[in-house]
Amino acid sequence: MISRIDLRGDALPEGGALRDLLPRAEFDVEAALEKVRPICEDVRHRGTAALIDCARRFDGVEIERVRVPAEALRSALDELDPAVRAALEESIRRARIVHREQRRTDVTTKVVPGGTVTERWVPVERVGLYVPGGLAVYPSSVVMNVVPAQEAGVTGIAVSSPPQKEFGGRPHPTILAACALLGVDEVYAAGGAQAVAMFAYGTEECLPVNLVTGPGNIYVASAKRLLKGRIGIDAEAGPTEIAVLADATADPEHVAADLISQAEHDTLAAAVLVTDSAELADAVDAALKRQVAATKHIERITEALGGRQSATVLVDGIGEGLRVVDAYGAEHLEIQTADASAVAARVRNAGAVFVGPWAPVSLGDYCAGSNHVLPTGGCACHSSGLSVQSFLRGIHVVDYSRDALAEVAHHVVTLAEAEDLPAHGAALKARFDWKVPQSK
Ligand SMILES: NC(=O)c1ccc[n+]([C@@H]2O[C@H](COP(=O)([O-])OP(=O)(O)OC[C@H]3O[C@@H](n4cnc5c(N)ncnc54)[C@H](O)[C@@H]3O)[C@@H](O)[C@H]2O)c1
Ligand SMILES: N[C@H](CO)Cc1c[nH]c[nH+]1
Ligand SMILES: [Zn+2]
Repeated sequence: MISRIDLRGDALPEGGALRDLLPRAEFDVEAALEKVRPICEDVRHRGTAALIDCARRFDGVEIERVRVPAEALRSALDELDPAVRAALEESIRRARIVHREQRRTDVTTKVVPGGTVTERWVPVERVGLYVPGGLAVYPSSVVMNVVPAQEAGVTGIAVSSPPQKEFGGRPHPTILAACALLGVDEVYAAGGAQAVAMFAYGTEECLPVNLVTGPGNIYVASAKRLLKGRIGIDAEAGPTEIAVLADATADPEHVAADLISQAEHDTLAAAVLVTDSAELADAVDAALKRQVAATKHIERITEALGGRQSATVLVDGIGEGLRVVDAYGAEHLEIQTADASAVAARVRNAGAVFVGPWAPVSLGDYCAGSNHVLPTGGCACHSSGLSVQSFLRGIHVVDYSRDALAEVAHHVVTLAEAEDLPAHGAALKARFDWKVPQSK
């Protein structure tokens, strides 16, 4: 069901060479670019008409308008199952506690007497939040997108999620209800790459945004990569990944359940076990066979676990295991070892780390308070999960007096001349009768 890569015996290679030995999907964000480019161009030129065609082609539904009316949001909330509402409210409450604390405060640094630099944190004006809704529906992703945006102080929040055939071409009612619960009233029925293009270029119904965040399948992640620059993005938060670093003390039933839980998302989802215990690997294989047979989405999970992106990696020890998981840079990394906290503290690359037997990824997906929108495809080596910070820009405000400028002017002129950019120096000289003030 899940293949094995045996890295025991020899010394592990460095950096990129080690990464090349590890599992990764065959159809990746780069490969999907050629598929999403024409979709995005179509939306750019034909706006709503292109979105209506995409809904027919990719979601199998006829829609007349893309914007969801306010009344549909209100009635979705009125009709929401009370148990789901209570769970969403708890998820929101915990996410708020964590994200509120992330808000940075402005910092003013006195560089010299009369010279200060302030880093002022300003929220992005208008954001487009993507909420997946293809193979599964994700009201939890409404929470994970909207809460940090609101805590950052963003005022223009728009949400988009695929139109659902069973619900008259609107996003799933639980998604609409979650939006209403959070006070979001601008919601669109568009999915995949076309939704990212709608946010980037704008249409007759939707004004363009400055930043697009949120998780999605390979087409969503690829469109974010394609349109980055025109819009800001959070990270490439594509098909889900779980890596588990485990030793012989781990419970194979827990490890198998957690691997399956994330393989459930997508046939392209990745599940990777890294262990120094061949006995644990065998026991997890047996548990996988049993548990997969009893779960609902057997076909999707079997394809994900059997794909090139998933594997069990055998290593000589937990030190080597740490090198492997760092080279892999998983979206989610569980540490199921003796002294899990100490091992977790040594991890360098992961979207989120889950420590010990009582912190499964599913907890983080819904109710830990952490964010579940996390970098995939190795992007955890350079990008972070969604946070309040994702929605803020730091603006440097430079404030110098005449004396403070005079004191440093000769250095500025020297550097400008060294760079063969004398007009830069002249901009200072102009303020001092075209002379370079002498330092005191
Ligand atoms: N990394 C994260 O933070 C994170 C979090 C949650 C979910 N996810 C991932 O989000 C994804 C959700 O995927 P999903 O499919 O259920 O929903 P989705 O909303 O991401 O994708 C559905 C859309 O994909 C488009 N699409 C489908 N097939 C296409 C094709 N052949 N060509 C072009 N476009 C096509 C359709 O427009 C459809 O509306 C999963 O991969 C899951 O693992 C990631
Ligand atoms: N594991 C997904 C990626 O972090 C998030 C999610 C939402 N619902 C269930 N799971
Ligand atoms: Zn999940």
